[in-house]
Amino acid sequence: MKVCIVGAGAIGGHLAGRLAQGGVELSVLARGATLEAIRARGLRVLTADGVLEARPRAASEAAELGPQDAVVVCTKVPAHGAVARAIGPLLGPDTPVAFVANGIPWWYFARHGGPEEGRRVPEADPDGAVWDSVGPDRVVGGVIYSACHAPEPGVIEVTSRGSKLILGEPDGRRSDCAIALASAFKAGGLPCSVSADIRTEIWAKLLNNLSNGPICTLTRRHMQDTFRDAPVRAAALQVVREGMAIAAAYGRPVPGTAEERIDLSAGIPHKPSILQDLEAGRPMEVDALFQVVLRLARERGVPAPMLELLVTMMAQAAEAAGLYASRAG
Ligand SMILES: NC(=O)C1=CN([C@@H]2O[C@H](COP(=O)(O)OP(=O)(O)OC[C@H]3O[C@@H](n4cnc5c(N)ncnc54)[C@H](OP(=O)(O)O)[C@@H]3O)[C@@H](O)[C@H]2O)C=CC1
Ligand SMILES: CC(C)(CO)C(=O)C(=O)O
Repeated sequence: MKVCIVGAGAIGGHLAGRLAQGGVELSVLARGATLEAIRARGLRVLTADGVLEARPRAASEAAELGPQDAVVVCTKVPAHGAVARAIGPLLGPDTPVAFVANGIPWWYFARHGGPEEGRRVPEADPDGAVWDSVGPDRVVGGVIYSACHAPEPGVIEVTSRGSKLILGEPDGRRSDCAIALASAFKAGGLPCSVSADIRTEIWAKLLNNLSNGPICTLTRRHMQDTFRDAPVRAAALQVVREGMAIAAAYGRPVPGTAEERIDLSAGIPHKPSILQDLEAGRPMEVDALFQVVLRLARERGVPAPMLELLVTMMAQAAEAAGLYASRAG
């Protein structure tokens, strides 16, 4: 199976390491220092179970890599438009494109049925470039549980134990291509399932981001330290409950308790990726992960006062740093 990972940062690097371990014919579309590092030294993924080494083919231009059996996009959401415009040469007539990202994805209302079918998500795809270039027909959703960072280009450290990836077709079908891709990840030691309800999985994971992203961006500390203080934990619990009410209002009640969600974060000494972006001076995913949820809440009349306060403060921090993605361009 020929698979190309697009964006070999924290998550893309980890997933590339898994696919290489599982024996796929792997290539990566990368750029800058990451591309140079992979070409020179390959990828190194440091996990609790050992080090994964990979020597994928690496290129900055999709035309150098050619059509693939599957493409897995692992950039931050604000980069999806540029990626969508660049990956045409990777796509054969039936190549699926998995988008592994946090947040409400650009395709959320596609292949969905009902009166909202085909609604766009402007926070994730402001100019419609992803919808127009990739299109919802070949998309596979991806939800990743794995706390990662890249201490240097080409090197990825995984700080969580028990990473897992959930794939899912927007229409809930267990397609051959999603199953084949899941098998490739499993062969590399990453638990990976194909969900018949990827939207509930998206909301479930988003509850973690909603509660740890804004708060850790404000504390500037990793999740384990941040959630040690009872008032912080109480605020985070309220955010999860508000997020659960919003998900339920969109027909996707998330099972489990708010406490379980916070415990998932509180056990990991990891700085959420949005805080990593603030510290590294990279555009922050404020709109695609957070503002979109507030808009959806307003549309259904679901109160979310704690989420609104925390997201507003985080947006101010992003703006003050010149890293508010949609306004930074
Ligand atoms: N990090 C984590 O622990 C987790 C992150 N996520 C989510 O996963 C997604 C990816 O996050 P993460 O891996 O942290 O992000 P990173 O910033 O670590 O990696 C993104 C990579 O994509 C590259 N990239 C951006 N644009 C392009 C392009 N046009 N062509 C080629 N490469 C490109 C970046 O290169 P450059 O460095 O040059 O910008 C970078 O190497 C996000 O949606 C995030 O919210 C989900 C779970 C956990
Ligand atoms: C913190 C974590 C691992 C889970 O919410 C995450 O998704 C991120 O860093 O973006």
